[in-house]
Amino acid sequence: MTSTLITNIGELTTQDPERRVLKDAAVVVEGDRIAWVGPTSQAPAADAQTDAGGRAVLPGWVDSHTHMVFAGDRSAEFEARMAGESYAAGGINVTTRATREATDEELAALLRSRVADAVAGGTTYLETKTGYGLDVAQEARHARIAASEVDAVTFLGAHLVPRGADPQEYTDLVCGPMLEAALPYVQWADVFCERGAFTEEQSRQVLQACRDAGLGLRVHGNQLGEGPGVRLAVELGAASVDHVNYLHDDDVEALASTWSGWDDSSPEGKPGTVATCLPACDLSTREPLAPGRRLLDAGVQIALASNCNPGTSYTTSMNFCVGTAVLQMRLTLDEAVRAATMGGALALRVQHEVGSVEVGKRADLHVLAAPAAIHLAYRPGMPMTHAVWRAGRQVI
Ligand SMILES: N=CN[C@@H](CCC(=O)O)C(=O)O
Ligand SMILES: [Zn+2]
Repeated sequence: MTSTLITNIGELTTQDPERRVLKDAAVVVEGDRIAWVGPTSQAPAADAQTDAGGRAVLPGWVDSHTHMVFAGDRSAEFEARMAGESYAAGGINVTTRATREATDEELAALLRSRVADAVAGGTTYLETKTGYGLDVAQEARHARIAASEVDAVTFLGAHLVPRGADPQEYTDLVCGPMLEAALPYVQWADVFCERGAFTEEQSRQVLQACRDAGLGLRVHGNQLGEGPGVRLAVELGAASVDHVNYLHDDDVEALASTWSGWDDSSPEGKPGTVATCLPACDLSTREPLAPGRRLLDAGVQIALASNCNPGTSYTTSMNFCVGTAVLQMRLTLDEAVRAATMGGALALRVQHEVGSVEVGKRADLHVLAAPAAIHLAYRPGMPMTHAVWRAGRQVI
């Protein structure tokens, strides 16, 4: 197995609880794994060597929430929103129509180019969802296409009741034939539990059926108003509840209670329900930014994700999400970077595989075009990704 020594790292954010940030550091990559981490002065020899030039290095971003299997354009809807319209779930129908018309090859090419954009911005582990198919054949097709391009796939047949369908009949379809058809391609299930989408009862029915089929659970909840999403996610032991813009104190307490036995400094044991904040979406929908500060202060583990989709967040830029979290959500740089790496890994239950630069983990590295990670917020919008290593290979 070939090894490469990366030396002269000005600032290395490891996320290893023992030594979170190292100055003048080095990393050895062997095959697809991290083999050694420490000071440059003590670095071992390797087959090859590369100089990071004093730049900052982070774990690759873990983007735990995207909807990237889609065709079509909703820029007019966005423009109307910027002129004062509010976001409504019904826009999903527009994308569903366009996506159903795209061939397998077209959809796969669109997805591949979005994944390539994400990787070019430092993302090395990616989740994506179905949810623009909304019938049995289309949901299975989107799941199959997604499975060949991303690391984790979520079944979101319960994204919207398609126009003209009876809500209960559609929910039964999601829990039966649609789930069965998508199952070979997915690890996760999700439901849009919100006014205009699925009620608490329908959401519970979907999540229970998916759990019985062996899928891990996540929930879109509390995006457009307070509601049952967070409660349901906690009740059913979901790995994450995403959006979380409108939270009652009881919701924050319920989320915190899922983390009460979990020790951040020795992150073993079963993680609780991660609250995933989606700042690019909040800006695009003009919703209040998710209360990341309040959640962290209460002891909740949070993730930051792009929520790349054509309706509410047409970006894969995790650099932008992290910068915004620092500038607007009052997270420290360290907290924001952690949420976009370990936070995402916890939300996808891959915290032992990715999300930090530690010996034995997948060698996913993001070399910034800056000497320190704070430049992500200090110089917002500037091109900050210098190089990316994914599973031990330099891909950018
Ligand atoms: N909120 C639900 N689903 C997506 C938006 C889908 C759309 O409008 O196309 C989201 O996460 O924001
Ligand atoms: Zn979403």
